[in-house]
Amino acid sequence: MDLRLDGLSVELGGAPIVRALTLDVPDGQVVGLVGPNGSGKSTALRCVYRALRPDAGRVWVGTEDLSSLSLRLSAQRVAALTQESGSDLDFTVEEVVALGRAPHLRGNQALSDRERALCHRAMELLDVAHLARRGVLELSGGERQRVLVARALAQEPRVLVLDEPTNHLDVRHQVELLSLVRGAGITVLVVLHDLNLASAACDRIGVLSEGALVAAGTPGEVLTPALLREVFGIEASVVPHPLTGDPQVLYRLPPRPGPLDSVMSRKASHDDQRS
Ligand SMILES: Nc1ncnc2c1ncn2[C@@H]1O[C@H](COP(=O)(O)OP(=O)(O)OP(=O)(O)O)[C@@H](O)[C@H]1O
Repeated sequence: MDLRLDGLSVELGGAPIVRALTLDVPDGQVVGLVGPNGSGKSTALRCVYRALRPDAGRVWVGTEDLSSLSLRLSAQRVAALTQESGSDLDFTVEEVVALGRAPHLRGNQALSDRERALCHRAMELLDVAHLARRGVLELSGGERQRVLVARALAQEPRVLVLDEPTNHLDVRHQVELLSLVRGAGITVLVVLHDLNLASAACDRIGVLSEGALVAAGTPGEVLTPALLREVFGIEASVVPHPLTGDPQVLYRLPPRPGPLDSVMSRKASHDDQRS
């Protein structure tokens, strides 16, 4: 097992946010973490990239307990793309990608030729090489997101942790990013909201609800209408993708509620009745 979340529990503001979460990511596999807003996905990931110390439990990378490693060694093992990553970096694209090498360098050591080539390759893979000299703050949200993934790949981590990496990306770049991640041979734990992308990209999926793991397995085992109803509170059909067989979720909206003003007046009279 390459990455193991081993009984992680986190309390924040006196409330349990992650409850005894155990989840394995086998070597070279992509495991998705899905769940409703506020179910604790980002909090669990923060424990993996050591932005947060769990109240109980451990994170293992191979046979190493991450908390026993220096932050520098941890950063050689685990690269993360987070919701907060790089939002305030006043650097050029190539400088940001080169920062991925920081955990491997000492002091002001310059990049070797191999490292420079590696950074360039990462920029090419993420389709940002043409932006190398641009400042990251002047990029679009999606371009910046791709730069940050290039930085994470340049880090040559054993484990890659991604928190909603497809945020801001157009569909082409969503598909490209996930196929790249899947083909990179790295062990990946990824939070995704798009269940169909999760189904296509992940070997296994874990489902969090109110901080607890309520299901884990292959996409076919996990993505069922019953689970979607129970965990997400939605009615949906699940059908096999016509070409790949991956389960795909077809959402059904409830019947049209009517014009907005009638919805608002119905809500007002409902509120009146309750008060
Ligand atoms: N510092 C904090 N203090 C108190 N509560 C917090 C803190 N940080 C997060 N929370 C709460 O923990 C819960 C889980 O948050 P988290 O960001 O892990 O959820 P998530 O599943 O990633 O949600 P989303 O899908 O909306 O990104 C939320 O209810 C959030 O309000």
